[in-house]
Amino acid sequence: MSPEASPEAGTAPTTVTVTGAAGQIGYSLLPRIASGAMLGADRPVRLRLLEIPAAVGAAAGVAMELDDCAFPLLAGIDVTDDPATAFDGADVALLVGSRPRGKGMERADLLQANGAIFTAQGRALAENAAADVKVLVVGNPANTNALIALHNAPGIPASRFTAMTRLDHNRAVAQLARRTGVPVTGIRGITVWGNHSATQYPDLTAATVDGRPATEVVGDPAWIEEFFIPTVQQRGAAIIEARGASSAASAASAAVDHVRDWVLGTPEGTWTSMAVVSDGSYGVPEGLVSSFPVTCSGGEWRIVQGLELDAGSRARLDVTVGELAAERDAVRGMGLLG
Ligand SMILES: NC(=O)C1=CN([C@@H]2O[C@H](COP(=O)(O)OP(=O)(O)OC[C@H]3O[C@@H](n4cnc5c(N)ncnc54)[C@H](O)[C@@H]3O)[C@@H](O)[C@H]2O)C=CC1
Ligand SMILES: O=C([O-])CC(=O)C(=O)O
Repeated sequence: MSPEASPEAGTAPTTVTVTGAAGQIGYSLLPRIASGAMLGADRPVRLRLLEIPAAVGAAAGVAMELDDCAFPLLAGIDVTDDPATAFDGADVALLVGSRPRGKGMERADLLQANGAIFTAQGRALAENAAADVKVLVVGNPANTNALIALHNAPGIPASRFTAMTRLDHNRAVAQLARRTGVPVTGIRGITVWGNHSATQYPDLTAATVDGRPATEVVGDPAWIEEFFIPTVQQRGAAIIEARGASSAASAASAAVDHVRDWVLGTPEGTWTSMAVVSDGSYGVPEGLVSSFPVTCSGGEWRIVQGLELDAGSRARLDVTVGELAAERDAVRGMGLLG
């Protein structure tokens, strides 16, 4: 399928900053962005790649390969280890680079190590990015890294910071399509709620399969409870087990989907899942970066209102939101929320 044309086609290049550009996701993501898959087939792109000093050489190698693709839409590439340079004029920032959990590292150590990265990047975004920058945090723990970045980016509205649960959403769509034997285009109304972690709640309550309620088409509540939900929750771990490395091509594809929908709009008659700053909807405490059902138009996202949450869904949502609140309290205790 060829990418859609952007409504603002033919204007100045959009500046897209990608951090962690020499990593696995970066390698799958950058050619997709440069080909027009993310922002539209007529939208020129200027790429700014940020890496740590030890990986700048590898990022420069990726830039050489992007040159060698001769992408018609690629207006230029800069490679740097300086966040101020990387975020200069950024219209879209994909924060992929983060510190992986090392041997013997506790969750608190991981939050602390990533806190240092995302406080600095939040500040650099505030000082250098375009006024209406759109930020997608992919690097884990994605929701809490986004929370840290937005708290350290004075002047940028919190609504401009999002975290990625689109991979979880796409995994849920694919599982339901496979079970029901319809193409993925026949699946609508899935929501992933909460944290991008094993506590997330992939919710089929409002989903439809070719216009019919998914729960009726599936006709087997045990499949949903005992197979669908844990499979989606544990899919990241299953990929690591099978591949010996974490999801990269599918994560890159989800990042492209997330930004494309945010910039160009979600399709009519459905929604997607994005982790955004809560306004208190569905009882999620205000200020947490939680995944919700979201529609986008005109470059703005909106949380879908009025969905029913039965007791089972409420309990699952409370668990994942409780984890987000605990992560927030931990990073607040470390002084990372400004
Ligand atoms: N939200 C989601 O759905 C998903 C998130 N992830 C997360 O995405 C992140 C990246 O994954 P991979 O590309 O596979 O990892 P990777 O380890 O292959 O690459 C990460 C890159 O980030 C760079 N980096 C580290 N600190 C940096 C900094 N301060 N500034 C710029 N670059 C920095 C590293 O040098 C490395 O090249 C991981 O945190 C992973 O857990 C992965 C899959 C899905
Ligand atoms: O589980 C991981 O480390 C990578 C990840 O976020 C995912 O695949 O969803």
